[in-house]
Formats: sequence, C-alpha cells, structure tokens
Amino acid sequence: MSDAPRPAFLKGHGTENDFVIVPDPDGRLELSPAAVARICDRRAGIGGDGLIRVVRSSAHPEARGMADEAEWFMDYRNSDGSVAEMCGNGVRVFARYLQRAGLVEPGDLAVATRAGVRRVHIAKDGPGGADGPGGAITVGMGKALLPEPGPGGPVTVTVGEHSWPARHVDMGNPHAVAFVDDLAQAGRLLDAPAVTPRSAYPHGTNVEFVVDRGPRHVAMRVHERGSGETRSCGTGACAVMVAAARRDGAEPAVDGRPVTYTVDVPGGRLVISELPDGTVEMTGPAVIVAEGELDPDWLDTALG
Ligand SMILES: N[C@@H](CCC[C@H](N)C(=O)O)C(=O)O
Repeated sequence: MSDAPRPAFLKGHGTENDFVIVPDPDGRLELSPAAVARICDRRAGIGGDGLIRVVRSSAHPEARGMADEAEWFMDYRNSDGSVAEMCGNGVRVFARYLQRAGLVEPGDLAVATRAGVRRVHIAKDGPGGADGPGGAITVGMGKALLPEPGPGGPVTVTVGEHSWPARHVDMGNPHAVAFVDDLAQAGRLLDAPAVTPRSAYPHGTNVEFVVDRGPRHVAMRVHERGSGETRSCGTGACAVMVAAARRDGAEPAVDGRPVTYTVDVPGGRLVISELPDGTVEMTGPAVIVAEGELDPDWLDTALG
C-alpha cells in the first residue's frame, strides 16, 4: 500500500441521476478523462452518471472570474470523462454536499459553473423518507435559448426505424427535445439516438423523449451526451419544460405570470417554472448516500 494521499469521495444523487463527488477545495487533484471514466465505471469503479469536483472558484482557472460572486465551482465531468458546461441535478447535489460538510447553511448560495453562476436555495426542512434528509433544493437555471433551425434544416432524432422532429433547446448545455407517442418505443436508448443535422450540435447533444401525462405534466426519458441513458437529467427536464410550454402556447414573458410544469423522470419528479423574466427555476431532491476514500493504488493500476 502506497503512502500517496487518499482523496475523499462521496456518492449522491438527484432523482437518481447519480454522481461521484470529489472535494478538492484547493484544486490540487489531476483527474484525467481516463481517471474520471474509471471512477464512474459501475463495475470496476464506484459508478456514476458523472463526477463532480468541488473546487474553490479562486483555485480554478475556469472559475476565477466568478470568485467574487460564487465561492465554489462545480467542475462537472460526464461518465466517459468528457467535460460538460452544466448539470442541473448535479448542482443540487453539489449544494447538498456543501451543506453536509458545514461549508454553507440552508438558504441561498451561488455556485459557479462553466455555464455561469447559478443561484441555489436549500430549503430548511426536508421530507426525509426515500428522498433522504434535507429540504428540497431549488436552482435558478438561467434562460433557455431556443435557436431557430440553421441552414441544415430542423432537428430530427432517430432511434432504429423511428424518427421524430425535435426542438433545439440550450440550457447552458445542448438538448434535442422530441415529443413522442410512446416512451417505450422511443426508448431503446442504450443505443445513442442519431441527431441531424450534425451542424446544429457541433459538440454533441443530450436527447430527451417526452410524452404528456396531463395538463402541464409530462414524462421523459433521456440519453445524456457522454453518459448514455440516465434516470434523470435536470437541464434536460428544464429543456423539456420550456419546449412543452412553447408547444402549449405558454409564454411567461408575455403573460406576466410564471408557468409551472411537473416533469416525471424515471428516477423521480422535478417541478420546473419559467418566470416572467424568462429564467427557469427547478426544484427537486438531492441526497448524499455514502462517503469514502479513493485508493490511489487502484487508480494507478486501473490506469496502467
Ligand atoms: N445530468 C445532467 C447533465 C449532465 C451533462 C450532460 N450529460 C451534458 O454533456 O451536457 C443534468 O442534470 O443536467
């Protein structure tokens, strides 16, 4: 056994979108894409849809400019080791970690992400039960952008024999939202859906399939860029909410009233509102389930 430092980790989830959290306040850890993929491996590693490194903004070159506004930076990586701009469930789990570590109190805080600063509210009292201790966490997700189709034409999503038109929604990271008749039919999601035109998404995209459940109530499945099918995706649920609101003719910026949808994901339920100022707010659970230490010998051996 080596004397190398044994980095701490925690495991958490938000509506079963699960993450390995690695506290690294001073930004000392080198986590290569291969190391992230190894840690997120569900059989040979700890397992997770993504890895969240918790770094002081002042200690991370991508976040220094946000350090006056937000003390902490969410360095988010997908399970294949690729970097993502933003993770909506991840930011709630990040806030829960800060609360549990005694670094913040319930109430308001700001978190720096690659998509900019996100405002978070940790409710004081929690429901307990399956969602674990601690109140629900609300995140201000910023404004959704809905780019018009480019010269390549409208976006289409294809799985096997089936194709659907999709809405391009940007929540700081990219999404293609397709309304379908049947989530099971759309849902051979272990194979990545094909999205065209490729020019719409130069850096790849997350794909959401959506069905209606009732008035302002939808259900979705998601195939995440860099992670495959997951049980939830917060930015994806927000993209779905905004696409559904536009389809239903609900425009909070015009009507002057918030519009709220319930979005069911395979791992739970999220409540999402678009506010009159055009920003989107998402509320849901965030749970820490375990903590431990990474074995540096395993990481070294695993990476060869
Ligand atoms: N699960 C996330 C999104 C994670 C990043 C995504 N896979 C991407 O590459 O954009 C969420 O909850 O938003």
